[in-house]
Amino acid sequence: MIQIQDIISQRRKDLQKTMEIKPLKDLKSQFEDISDGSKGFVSRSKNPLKTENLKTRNPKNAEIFKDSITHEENVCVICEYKPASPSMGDISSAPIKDALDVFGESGASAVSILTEKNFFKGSLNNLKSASKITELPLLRKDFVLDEYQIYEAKLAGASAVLLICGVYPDLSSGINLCNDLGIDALVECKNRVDIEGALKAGAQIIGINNRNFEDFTIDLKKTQKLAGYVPPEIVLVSESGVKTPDDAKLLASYGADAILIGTGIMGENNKSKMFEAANGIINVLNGSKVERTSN
Ligand SMILES: O=C(O)c1ccccc1NCC(=O)[C@H](O)[C@H](O)COP(=O)(O)O
Repeated sequence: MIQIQDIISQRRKDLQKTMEIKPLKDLKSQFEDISDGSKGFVSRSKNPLKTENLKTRNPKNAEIFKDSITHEENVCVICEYKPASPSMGDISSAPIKDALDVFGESGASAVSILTEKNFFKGSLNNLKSASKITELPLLRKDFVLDEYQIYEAKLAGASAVLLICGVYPDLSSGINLCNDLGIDALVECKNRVDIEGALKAGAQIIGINNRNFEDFTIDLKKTQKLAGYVPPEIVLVSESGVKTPDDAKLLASYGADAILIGTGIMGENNKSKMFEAANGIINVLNGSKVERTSN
């Protein structure tokens, strides 16, 4: 079985190669070159940055992902473009345009784009393409190990980036950088200690992954166990393992604000079945929001 540490080591090697070809200082100056002050860009930083891409995509970048997955009555859905995974192997050969059509038409609130190439068959190019095709806010989903990947995400058109507790080396500085760049951080936690650390580091969006990274098994009750540690003003995203509308309803009943779904939609073998799967889940979540009870 593939081990999570092997995935992360491989990711580190790939990142080192990328950084040798284009060092961090080049990415930073790419930002500076295209930044002309604050016109058309709202950042939480004193030194706002923007890209042409983002300027046309959305003038107000700060918290657009967070806002898009927060609704008073409905639990929102983040659909993931997921060609393959370590636990399933190949999942889908659907072109990104087809998947984005389905996600948009079925009422997704945001889209997650996997950018890891060896185990998920993802790419940064998919993220760049998606940012030109859809208006939905985009999450860069990857094993983010360095600030380099946060800059990359922003330049590629992402509105949010995944930071995994215990994988990103310094959560606090990662979240601060996200704030400076006007990008949201979805901070993924596996237990109570992770959640407490993430909150201390300033996380505004907490993800609970129902997939165990040791053996890749799914336990939707993980969201139930941990939801009460996420304060009501923080956005809670329950990730992984949703296959049916009933699974989604269960996660909603535990107090999730949003649900992230990959295989349950991408595993369908044509566009209309993908639509049925996505739409069925999204419809059942209308009016399903419940108040989270604190532990
Ligand atoms: O999906 C995997 O097999 C996997 C294995 C090891 C680490 C991460 C993994 N997936 C990343 C994700 O978090 C999921 O792609 C995402 O939550 C969607 O999950 P699903 O709906 O179960 O496809």
